[in-house]
Amino acid sequence: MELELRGLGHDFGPLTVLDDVSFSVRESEIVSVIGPSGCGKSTLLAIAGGLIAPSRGSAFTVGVPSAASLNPFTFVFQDAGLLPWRTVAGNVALALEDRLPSRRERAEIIEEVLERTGLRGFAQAYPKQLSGGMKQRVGIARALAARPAFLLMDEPLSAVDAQTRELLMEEFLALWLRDRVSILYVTHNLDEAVRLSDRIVVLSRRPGRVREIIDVGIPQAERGHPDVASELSALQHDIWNLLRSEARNADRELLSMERAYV
Ligand SMILES: Nc1ncnc2c1ncn2[C@@H]1O[C@H](COP(=O)(O)OP(=O)(O)OP(=O)(O)O)[C@@H](O)[C@H]1O
Repeated sequence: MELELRGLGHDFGPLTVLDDVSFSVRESEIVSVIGPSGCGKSTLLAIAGGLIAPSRGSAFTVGVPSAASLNPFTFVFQDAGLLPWRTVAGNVALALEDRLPSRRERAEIIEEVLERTGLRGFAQAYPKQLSGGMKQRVGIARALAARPAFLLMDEPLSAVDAQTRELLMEEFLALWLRDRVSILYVTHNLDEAVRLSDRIVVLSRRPGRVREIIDVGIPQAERGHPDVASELSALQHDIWNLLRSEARNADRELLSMERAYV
């Protein structure tokens, strides 16, 4: 299944946040969206997942999700949003309860995703007993349980510390290399963008317009290899050069808006 975004524009009242954004996410591709604060990245994701209707243009899919998919568009947010009164297994079950009546099938899927996300020994733990990284693993396990055709991820690693982020990136790539689910991935973090993505969509400051679409061109399986590290950091540097002035102006704009409210 592919996702096509054509000429997307969006206004919140008088505020135009996106303007003429077009790109696609092809089958089994990871596409990151990066851009200055407030340029409309989360709004774009919400439009892609059908949560918000765009003011202009369209977002549509080409092809049909696999019959096994219980929720073709599944979101993963910065905060895993776990229910504190449910165990890890109970939280993953949430993705299945309305969609899969068979208790036995649900138990099988839960066991499988917990195994794949390194959470097997934690099925009966409660969220308060878990670290931030483990909670985010549960969020990812819950998303995968629904066998999505598309994962829509909004800064999923931004709330964890640097070491955990590194580990989660490696684990996440290993999971993706097995499943190859299509992913639209919003991030502020250039390292995540170059390590994970097939392509990176760089947006301008608000209203977000496509400044450039960058093809990373190195297979994900090789991204952790020391030989490609310098190539990836050069790419990161190029993207930062594209973003620097936009980010500075966006920050000034946010600051002046904040002052106007004080
Ligand atoms: N429901 C809403 N109503 C009014 N304005 C909104 C709404 N949602 C977002 N905005 C505004 O639209 C702009 C874009 O927001 P959005 O969250 O999409 O940007 P972003 O690029 O994801 O931001 P950040 O990088 O800071 O997370 C911001 O100025 C925000 O304040």
